[in-house]
Amino acid sequence: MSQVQTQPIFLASASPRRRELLTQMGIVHDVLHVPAPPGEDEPILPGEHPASYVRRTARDKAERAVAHLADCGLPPRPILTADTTVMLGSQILGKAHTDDDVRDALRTLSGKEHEVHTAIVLAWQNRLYEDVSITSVIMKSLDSDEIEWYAQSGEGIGKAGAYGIQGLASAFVSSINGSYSGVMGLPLFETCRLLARAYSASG
Ligand SMILES: Cc1cn([C@H]2C[C@H](O)[C@@H](COP(=O)(O)OP(=O)(O)OP(=O)(O)O)O2)c(=O)[nH]c1=O
Repeated sequence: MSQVQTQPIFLASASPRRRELLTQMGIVHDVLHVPAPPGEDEPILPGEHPASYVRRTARDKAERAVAHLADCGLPPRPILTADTTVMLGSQILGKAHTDDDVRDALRTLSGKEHEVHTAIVLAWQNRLYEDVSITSVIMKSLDSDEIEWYAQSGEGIGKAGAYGIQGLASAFVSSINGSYSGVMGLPLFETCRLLARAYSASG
């Protein structure tokens, strides 16, 4: 990445996976901590299509991060945000907050193919550069012991769709078609392409 990166970027994310993935690609960055907005976490708007939801949420995060940077009086830098959403047909499976959420989500995903959408946004010089990675994931049929074992591991909490492909749930995923890093939360190919696009547009 160093061939296109001209300055450290800000990653406006609380996700440790996103930090790890950026570091893995050698993208020099600092984490920007943006206070969460009041109210429900990442609400779905009435009638909003799942594929639009993930883009809008990533864009909202970017807009809040830009405003926060300005409020802090820090000099501008490119800011990267992302949102990962698991979709089963037209149903959005949100983040799991409790062990019961994990059990419910795994029962829903068991034996089926679903999609993981990760939208990324780079805010730079009054523009938002955007992309989305879509990956199909097939999960094997899970029995109640497997669901219980996973729920009790605690790994599904805080994750879209209530599982992390990078951990114990790798034993449940029989195949993916798309981007592994996208499922984890930050599609690396698309992120590098977005940075290159933003830098070339800004000269
Ligand atoms: C499907 C899947 C999701 N996830 C995670 C990635 C994201 O962190 C999380 C989805 O929540 P997001 O709302 O995308 O991100 P976040 O709230 O964790 O972080 P922030 O908004 O501050 O950037 O689910 C995995 O780690 N592995 C997986 O296999």
